[in-house]
Amino acid sequence: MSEFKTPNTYDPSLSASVKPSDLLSPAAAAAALEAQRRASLGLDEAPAAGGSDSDSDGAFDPAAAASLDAGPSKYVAAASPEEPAGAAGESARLLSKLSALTKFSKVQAAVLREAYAARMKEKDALLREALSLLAAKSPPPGDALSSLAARNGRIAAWSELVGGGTLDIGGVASEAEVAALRRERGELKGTVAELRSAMAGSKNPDAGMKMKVKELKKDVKRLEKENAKLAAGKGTGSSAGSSAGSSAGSSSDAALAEQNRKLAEKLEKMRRKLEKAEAAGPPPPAGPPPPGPPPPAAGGADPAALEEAERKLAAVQGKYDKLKADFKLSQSRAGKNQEEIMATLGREVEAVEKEKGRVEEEKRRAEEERDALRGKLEKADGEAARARAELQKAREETGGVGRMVAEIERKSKGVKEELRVLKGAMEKDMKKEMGKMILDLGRRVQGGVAGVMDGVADLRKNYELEVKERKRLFNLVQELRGNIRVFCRCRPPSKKELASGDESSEVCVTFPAEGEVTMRTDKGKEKKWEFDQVFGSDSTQEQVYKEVSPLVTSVLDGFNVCIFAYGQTGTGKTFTMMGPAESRGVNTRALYELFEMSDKRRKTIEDKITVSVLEVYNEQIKDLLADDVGERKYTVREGPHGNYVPDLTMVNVDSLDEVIELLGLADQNRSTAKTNMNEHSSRSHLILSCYIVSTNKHSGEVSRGKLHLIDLAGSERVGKSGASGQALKEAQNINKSLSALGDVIAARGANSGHIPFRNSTLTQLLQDSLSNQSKTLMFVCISPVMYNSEEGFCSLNFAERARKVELGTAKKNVEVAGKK
Ligand SMILES: Nc1ncnc2c1ncn2[C@@H]1O[C@H](COP(=O)(O)OP(=O)(O)OP(=O)(O)O)[C@@H](O)[C@H]1O
Repeated sequence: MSEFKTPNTYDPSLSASVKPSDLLSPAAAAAALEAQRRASLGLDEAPAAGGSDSDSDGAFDPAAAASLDAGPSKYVAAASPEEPAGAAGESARLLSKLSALTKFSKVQAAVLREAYAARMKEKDALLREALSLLAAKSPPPGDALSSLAARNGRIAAWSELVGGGTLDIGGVASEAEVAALRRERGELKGTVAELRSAMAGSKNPDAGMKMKVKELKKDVKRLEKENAKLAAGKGTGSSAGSSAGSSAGSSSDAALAEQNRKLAEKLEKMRRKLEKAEAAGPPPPAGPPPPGPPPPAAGGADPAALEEAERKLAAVQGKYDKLKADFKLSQSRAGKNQEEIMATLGREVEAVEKEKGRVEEEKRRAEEERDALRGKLEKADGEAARARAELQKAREETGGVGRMVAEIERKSKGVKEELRVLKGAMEKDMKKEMGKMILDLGRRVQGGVAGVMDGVADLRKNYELEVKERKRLFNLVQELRGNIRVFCRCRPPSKKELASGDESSEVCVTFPAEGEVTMRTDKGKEKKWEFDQVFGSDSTQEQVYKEVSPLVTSVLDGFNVCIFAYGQTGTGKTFTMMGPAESRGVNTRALYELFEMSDKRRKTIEDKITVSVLEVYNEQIKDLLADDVGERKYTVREGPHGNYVPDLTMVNVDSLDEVIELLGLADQNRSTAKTNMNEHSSRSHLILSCYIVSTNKHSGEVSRGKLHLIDLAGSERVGKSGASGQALKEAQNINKSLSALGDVIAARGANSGHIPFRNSTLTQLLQDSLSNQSKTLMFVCISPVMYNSEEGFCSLNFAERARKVELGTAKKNVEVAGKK
């Protein structure tokens, strides 16, 4: 007999000591694994190892699989509520889970190792049995055959499980592996069939053995079906397991558990069958061999069959080796998966740690903020408490103040009411008293005012009387002295001057007091003059004539009166003497008054009034009422009644209208020329003379009065007027006559023995008026503006000198009819 050698991996010493009852069934292994896992997670107590008989039907338990399938997240979700919340709790849970999984993996590996070792032992035992049978070349007894079949069934179950991917933790099992196992199983079947055939050939099987063989056949068929099912499921389950296994360790755990469970069930089933077969005892003693083919050669089985069995054994050994290698690979992949799970979990732990750190930092900040807020809150509480206290205090005070205010208001109301009553009473009394007082005061005031008014009236009356008296006395003195009276009149600024805005058109004349006038020049020279009358720019023709009137009316008493206007061109001489038609001057008013007075005394005195109008132009006399004006030459002669102009036209007039008519005629005949100073300026002296012979009808007294109204030519400076040629000659003659007038006045003022009347026609004509038998009034006319101030100064100085001339007391020219 050749020595039968097992493959290298086979160790008979190992499997010799192993009994089938020592084997840890897959169900027991799975149960133990689950129990350890649950215990490590603290879920519940581990179930009893090996499970119950009810599990032996091989049905799949979804609840058991789901409990493992849930994966790590389920463990987290199932964490105890006492576990710390938040990131710390999460971290703790993950660490706990990791630890549990680590433990579970170790347990799982240990269980698998045990199961694997048990399976190897069983396989060794089976092989030893098969070898001994083959070596004996005798048909095994019926129970041995049953045991062999049972063991073969267990191997087949293991093969199915392995081929179905039970150990395919990392998704390594494939269709090829399944096919290989299937082949192995088929081969084993072949071996069994051969053995059965050998046994049938050498012995006559009894009916019990036949039945067991039949049952084994049934088992084999059923297992084949299951195997086919698993093989079919493997195709899909493998790929699904591959993706699931690579993505998550939880699905691998569940599959492993499920496969373990199934394996355990099948192992258990096979074990029971084997035990049953063993308990049935050895087959009955063999009878006479049945007729049939000759039995094998004496001393053992057919060598060919032995050879065949050895070949099959080698094949099985090969399958065994491959299965072992696959198992190692599965273990390795399971370890790799475990590493991946660990790495993933490590990363998760790291991330969770980071998150934990961040959350802790946030928590720290939050706590700081919370502390700060708490501090603020406490502070605010303190402030609120203080505020409440203050408020309370304020309320109390306010209450006190409020009461005080209310009291004050109440008292105030009372006082107000009292005041109102008092005020009403007072007002009533005051009204009464005031009424009385006002009445009394009114009466007193009225009396006072009346008294004052009376006083004022008296004063004014007295003043006026005083003024009149003073004037009368002054006039009396003047008359006695025979002084030339001087009235000053200032014209208003012309429209042109007003519009100029020029400094030269500035008004330079003032009237500080009655009879006073001041003037200043553009060189800063200023002087005040005093005259008998001063008429300002706003004076009227009436006001002026009113002062002249007494002088005029004296003519009717037989006095010689001479009124002449002197002044620069354009200062208002003609305006004052003649005046425009709407505002008659002295001439017209004087004649009007003379006619009026004459008319009034007509019953007693018969007045004969004649007028003449002449002009002195270039020292020549022109009779302005003559028919041949300018053709005749007139001279001044001395007559019994003073100087006169022979052949001068004398016109008797009875009314003012006749006089006005004559003046119109004279005006037409008057020589005029335009100058730069005044385009209407008269270039000659105009003399309107009025002769009045008054005869008293009762007494026969005859008086001869003579009135000369003279509008002198302008006294402008030649250079300033810009005159030349004829105008220059006019100016020179005008100046000559005025100079002569000045000389006469100066001589009279100086009481000179010689009065130069003959120096000019003008002075010759005025000799009567400038002698002691005449009353003489001089109007000095001035311009108000600065431009004419130099001429104004000259005129005013000239008038000032004239005013000092004492002509002596005027005498009436009176004679009684028939007497001289
Ligand atoms: N008191 C016054 N009120 C209003 N206008 C006046 C007055 N005096 C003079 N005028 C006006 O001034 C202008 C010059 O006056 P007026 O002709 O009388 O001057 P004059 O001295 O006579 O001049 P001349 O020497 O050239 O004859 C006139 O237009 C006149 O109407």
